[in-house]
Amino acid sequence: MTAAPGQQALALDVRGLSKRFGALTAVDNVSFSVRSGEIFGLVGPDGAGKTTTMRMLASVMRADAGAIRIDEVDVVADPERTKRHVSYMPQRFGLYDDLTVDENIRFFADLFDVPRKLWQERAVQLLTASRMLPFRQRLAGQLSGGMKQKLGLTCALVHAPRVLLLDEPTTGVDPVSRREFWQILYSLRATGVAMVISTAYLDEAERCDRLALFDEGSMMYCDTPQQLKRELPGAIVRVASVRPREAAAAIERVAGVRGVLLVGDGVHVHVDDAQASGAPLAQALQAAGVPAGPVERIEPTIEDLFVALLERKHKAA
Ligand SMILES: Nc1ncnc2c1ncn2[C@@H]1O[C@H](COP(=O)(O)OP(=O)(O)OP(=O)(O)O)[C@@H](O)[C@H]1O
Repeated sequence: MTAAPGQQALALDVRGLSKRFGALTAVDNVSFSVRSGEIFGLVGPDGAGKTTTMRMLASVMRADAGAIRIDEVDVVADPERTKRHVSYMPQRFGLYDDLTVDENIRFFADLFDVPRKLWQERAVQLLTASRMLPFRQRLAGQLSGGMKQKLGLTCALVHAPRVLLLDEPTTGVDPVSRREFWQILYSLRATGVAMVISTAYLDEAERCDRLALFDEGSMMYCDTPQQLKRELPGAIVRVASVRPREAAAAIERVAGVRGVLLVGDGVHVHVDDAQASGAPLAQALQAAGVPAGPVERIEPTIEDLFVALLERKHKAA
């Protein structure tokens, strides 16, 4: 799935980006670059600085320090030249509820002087991909949450940007619409669009070509999901249980356990050594009378990794 980012031209280059709000450093000396045809994910806890970074990239907020170049053009010095090539879909995209789907698309096309024939062609293509074609005459205010987001994406794409900035575009969207949304991102990737996407869903983080983990304004790690998983010290084991909270309480103090993450149907346990911890974990669960399946070693998920990396940072602080 992963494109080979090294072979594509640099679309976005960010160096030493910083932003303060009074005493708070919301974004602290962040640097990264994104190539054409690359999906670059921003993940991290609430308040980590993802939206502020995105706003600076979109030129809707001024950076206190740092440089942003899009297609070799300095965004800060020449925002007008880069505006046409960038599209920003904020968390609350400004659709007009009292306009139809088509009228919204037309509004955004007119903002960028896209010729009628061209935007209509693009609209059909994008609405087909998101299965929205039957709803062209529906008022935006009467669309479901997922449909609104897909319309927002269509509007953001109608002027064929080379760089697309998406701030949590699928939050609250149903799984089917999320999958369709990602299919559109993949087809954009194939046409060379560079994308920066922040997401609260770590399954979506796995789909990105590269990921940046933000915490307290800093970019702590940045790499492919596969490479990031190799950063995890120790191993992850999974224990299925219908009472995950009790399972977690029973095992969190077992020797060799670094952390426990609740998942829907049990717990993921971060341990020093998967083999050595099998028996003590099973004994602790049995002693506490918690029904549980066998202890199985699994590949870490991105969520396991981020929880472990953030824990390590906060313990070291
Ligand atoms: N306009 C502002 N004025 C003052 N503080 C702000 C402003 N915008 C953001 N902040 C603060 O900057 C920090 C980073 O916020 P930001 O919205 O960028 O984080 P985030 O990672 O996008 O989190 P979330 O997912 O909750 O939006 C937070 O502590 C936030 O309260």
